[in-house]
Amino acid sequence: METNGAAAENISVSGDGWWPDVANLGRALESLTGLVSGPGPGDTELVQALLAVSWKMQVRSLQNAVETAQDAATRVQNLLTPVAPGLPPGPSGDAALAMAGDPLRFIEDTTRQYGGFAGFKLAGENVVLVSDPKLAKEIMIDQSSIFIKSGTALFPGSSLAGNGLLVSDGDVWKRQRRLSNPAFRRAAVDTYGKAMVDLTNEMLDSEWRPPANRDLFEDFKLLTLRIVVSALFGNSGKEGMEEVVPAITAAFEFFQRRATSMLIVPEWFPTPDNVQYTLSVEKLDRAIYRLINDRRKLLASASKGDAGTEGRFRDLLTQYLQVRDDDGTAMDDQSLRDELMTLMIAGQETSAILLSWACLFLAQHPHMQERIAKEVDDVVGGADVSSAHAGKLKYTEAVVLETMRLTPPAWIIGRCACAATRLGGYDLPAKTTALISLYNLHRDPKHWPRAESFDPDRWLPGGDAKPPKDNESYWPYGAGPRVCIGEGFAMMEGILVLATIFRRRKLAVPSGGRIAQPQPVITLRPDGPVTLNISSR
Ligand code: HEM
Repeated sequence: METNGAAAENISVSGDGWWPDVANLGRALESLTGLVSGPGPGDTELVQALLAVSWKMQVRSLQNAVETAQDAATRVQNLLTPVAPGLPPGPSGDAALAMAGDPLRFIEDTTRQYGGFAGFKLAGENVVLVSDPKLAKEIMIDQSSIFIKSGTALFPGSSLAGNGLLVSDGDVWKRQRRLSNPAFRRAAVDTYGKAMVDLTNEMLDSEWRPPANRDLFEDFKLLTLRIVVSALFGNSGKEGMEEVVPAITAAFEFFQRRATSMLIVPEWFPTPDNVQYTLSVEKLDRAIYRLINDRRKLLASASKGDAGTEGRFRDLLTQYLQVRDDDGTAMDDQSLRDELMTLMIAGQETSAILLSWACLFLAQHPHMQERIAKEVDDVVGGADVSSAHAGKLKYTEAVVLETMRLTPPAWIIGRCACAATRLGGYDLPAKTTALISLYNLHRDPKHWPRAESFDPDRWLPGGDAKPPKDNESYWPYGAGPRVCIGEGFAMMEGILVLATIFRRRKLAVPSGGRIAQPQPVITLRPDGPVTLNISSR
């Protein structure tokens, strides 16, 4: 029979997320059962009972039970958890409960008290919290072969993303990255600019027809999904959009519920939610495999002499189908599927969050909206906004950069040391997790004058921020070999979408409206609707 600790551990690792509130629940239950009932009932029964209870009761009531045990559990853990040798100084005890309660506050308090390199236990794991720019760089670049993704599993839902770029490591990752890079070169990204502008204009002419009050986060989730689907599949994506968009939206919603829920039921367990999710993924898989097969046939007929067919497709799918490894092998269907799915996931939510925060900042600073509109007039004149203009829309770009400084969509980057290593003067044991807090780094007054102010001008010539490429306190897209492959795509999208919006619309916070605050789950998303009033320019 397992120990109570192992049973609780089962709960905490049975989902494939890393997020500490899940682990927190396992730990708290462990402490709770240990405190309340000593050795207690058989552990298998304990796990079954907890799972059964969790479906029937609201998760919230379970959370209440955990919170009741919180103080006692923390006290006991503080006494029992040894400080790991080799870690820099940091909060004592296990930080799981504090981290689950209010992660931003915990990391801010920890950094304030212990500086840019702090060590602690998190759900039993050794963790270092890093917001020192040099150490962040060392982890992401100089020691990138030691600090890997495996073990941190930043992304829940491997069944959706498979073994795609975002989560793979080692040779699998190396090959996929090599094969993916060409599709994200500048020239390739330029070809997606038209869809970015056209789809934004479609939104402005329909849901955003003034006067209207809209939840921008919801609208941007759909817009960025349509943009990435169009970049991946071109026109056939448009045809398949009806099938792909609702299925992936359902899968995303599932993960959203998971990321904000206290208890993760394993995906294989047939809860109504899990069944619905599985059906969505199956539907999505069918649609993606059909798009792959159809395109393969078309490309084959092109190579047999149907001149012109090949040239019609300039989307990511075609690039992936045509790319060959050094030994001449192409991507197999499973890798292709995983990569396409990964790009849909990685490219959608982060961009939707960026656009939502940018519009919220701008709604609070109307004169900045005017500056964007004027810049677009000056640069674009009467023409359509296009990728050719993106590099010249410097103020709009500064708004994007400043938004990602204050509210980085990827607010924390996780790595796990695959071997013992030396960092910042400490000998970290193998399996230490490093959490690089971009949120802290980007707001540190040591590196940023007026750190808490939204001030795009700091990025313009004469401003006090170094350009992003030379700025070691600014890593919204990460750095080193695992740097975001979609950085160019995301910058182009952010600039073109904002330029298209503010050329035609004004945004304002409705009177008495609530301003959404950052909610740190896997990404730094708004904690509620981003409702803004839309009027004509
Ligand atoms: C504002 C938008 C975006 C932000 C802030 C962002 C941020 C990031 C960050 C910080 C990483 C590195 C994670 C780590 O080191 O653990 C990353 C990786 C990645 N991003 Fe993005 N991203 C954005 C948009 C996109 C888009 C549009 C795509 C694709 C269309 C994309 C695809 C990826 C992929 C595939 C990876 C994994 C790369 C690898 O490990 O080789 N991202 N992103």
